[in-house]
Amino acid sequence: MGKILSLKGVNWQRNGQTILRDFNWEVHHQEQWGILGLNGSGKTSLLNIVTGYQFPTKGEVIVLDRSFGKTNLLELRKEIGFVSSSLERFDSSLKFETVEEIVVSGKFASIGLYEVVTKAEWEKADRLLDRFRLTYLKGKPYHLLSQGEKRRVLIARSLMGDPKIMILDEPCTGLDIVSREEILSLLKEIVKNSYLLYVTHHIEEISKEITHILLLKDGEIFASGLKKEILNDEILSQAFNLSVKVHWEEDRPWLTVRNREDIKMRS
Ligand SMILES: Nc1ncnc2c1ncn2[C@@H]1O[C@H](COP(=O)(O)OP(=O)(O)OP(=O)(O)O)[C@@H](O)[C@H]1O
Repeated sequence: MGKILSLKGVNWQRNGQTILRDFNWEVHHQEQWGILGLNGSGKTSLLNIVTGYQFPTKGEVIVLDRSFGKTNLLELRKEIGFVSSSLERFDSSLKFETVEEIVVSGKFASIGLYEVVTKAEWEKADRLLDRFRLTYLKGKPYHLLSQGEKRRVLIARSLMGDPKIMILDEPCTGLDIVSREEILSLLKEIVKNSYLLYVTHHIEEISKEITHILLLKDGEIFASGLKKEILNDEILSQAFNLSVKVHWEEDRPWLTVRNREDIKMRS
């Protein structure tokens, strides 16, 4: 396979406002990307373009070697796993589904289970539960799980279809430190078979599996490249309009704010 992902000259406008401006970005083999940027910088809009839910006003999008406009997006989407905390809006309709039913439903891209499941599919769901240390939850109704458990189940679910690209959109939002670390520990498993796009506001979630960073600011790519070259004091301070310092510990970045006066100026 050639390109995992390629955006050339991509612009996206809505109601006369340019939301994404001149995006040029390529994802190659062996690369796992973290996507960072302040609220409103364009992260969700970018994911909507990449998954074909929005069409760029201008420019070219290629995903998994397939050019948008010339490919069947429904087929392509089967190769993209997507987990976002917003998926939890389905919670209220999932009163009775068990954990394993939720996981196996990932095969059919449905949230409930409406199709006949083969023995091989149940076995695969079991293997995923095992890989993500969720077997202890088998038989339990999904709606009774903790937020952290739900996220892990949704990630396992999205791997039922063996996606080539896995998008995690702020998967740790609202989780405590233990649940967050549990989610991060799954990345090692995910990158074995999928290319990861990991969206977050929190630098410390950029774990060692992530090799590259795309940093957005005001609807533009502010910086992109190798993680160690992008995550430094100067680039992040400029991107956030806030004086920050990056500390590396155990090959993982952490951020402190240097000048609280900057925060006062912003509020
Ligand atoms: N469908 C739309 N119509 C009009 N404006 C939109 C639309 N979608 C997004 N926007 C605007 O585009 C900008 C970027 O929004 P987007 O949701 O992509 O940012 P984000 O980086 O994901 O933000 P957050 O971190 O808060 O989720 C915002 O100003 C938003 O109001």
